[in-house]
Amino acid sequence: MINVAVLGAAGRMGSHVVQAVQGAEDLELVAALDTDDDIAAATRAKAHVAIDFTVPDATEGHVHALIDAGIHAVVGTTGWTSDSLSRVEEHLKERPDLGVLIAPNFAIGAVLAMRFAAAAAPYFESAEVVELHHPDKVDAPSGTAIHTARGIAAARAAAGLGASPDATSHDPDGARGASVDGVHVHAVRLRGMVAHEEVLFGNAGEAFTIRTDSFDRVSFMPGVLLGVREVAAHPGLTVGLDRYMSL
Ligand SMILES: NC(=O)C1=CN([C@@H]2O[C@H](COP(=O)(O)OP(=O)(O)OC[C@H]3O[C@@H](n4cnc5c(N)ncnc54)[C@H](OP(=O)(O)O)[C@@H]3O)[C@@H](O)[C@H]2O)C=CC1
Ligand SMILES: O=C(O)C1=N[C@H](C(=O)O)C[C@H](O)C1
Repeated sequence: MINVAVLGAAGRMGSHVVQAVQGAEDLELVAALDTDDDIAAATRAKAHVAIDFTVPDATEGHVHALIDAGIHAVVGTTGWTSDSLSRVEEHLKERPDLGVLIAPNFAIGAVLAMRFAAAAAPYFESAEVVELHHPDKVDAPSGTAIHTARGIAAARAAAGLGASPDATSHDPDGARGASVDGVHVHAVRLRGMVAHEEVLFGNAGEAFTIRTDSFDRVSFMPGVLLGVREVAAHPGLTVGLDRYMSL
């Protein structure tokens, strides 16, 4: 039996995660914590693994506290930078027995979309990312879109491709979106949406589109449970659920 604590348990994702853990025969929910709770409650409850779906400002602090407490971490919260990831990697050297999984997206379609986008990237002159989310989301662009764009940029660089062609010289209102490692990313916030992404590729005379849609937060739950079951077998820092899958 794996003892599980959920951080952000009252949130949109956290409340689904609580139900998913309660419904899994091999997992025991030992703590459901939210804003005003002390993370030390996870230690007192003898949690083996903690799942974090909180806010970008709090998640790194949670991971460091969990490492200090000897608890494996499965993190879905966004806002991670290369600096914050490096700090976690460094901290984990003190606890080589612990695993931390930080996954920008736990939905199988999104995990595949990120991998397929990186695979397609060397073969197209142009690439852009459009993400669409519910209007209550606090961060933009989405963590998934940032990870997707970075994967595309790395694959393009490895293939010796330069920037996508773009003659724009007048864009006073930022209509071309954010640039993530040189890849343009556009964020839509629309009532009715949950979590969606399109990756657009273009060559002369053709286009290739990868699209993933999470219509319901239940779509993230199999990936979260996979992370909880596997994290102890993957010591160190892992970024992306694909690293736990045979892809
Ligand atoms: N990786 C993935 O597959 C997915 C990732 N996400 C990401 O997960 C995160 C949460 O999303 P979502 O559930 O929609 O957001 P919500 O705002 O619905 O949930 C966040 C919860 O965390 C609580 N919280 C805030 N600060 C703390 C803290 N310091 N300690 C404990 N709890 C805290 C909030 O409480 P309060 O409201 O009182 O502040 C709230 O209950 C976001 O970063 C989002 O991008 C979302 C979906 C899928
Ligand atoms: O806030 C959300 O809802 C989501 N956040 C994650 C992200 O920023 O990529 C994952 C998914 O897109 C849903």
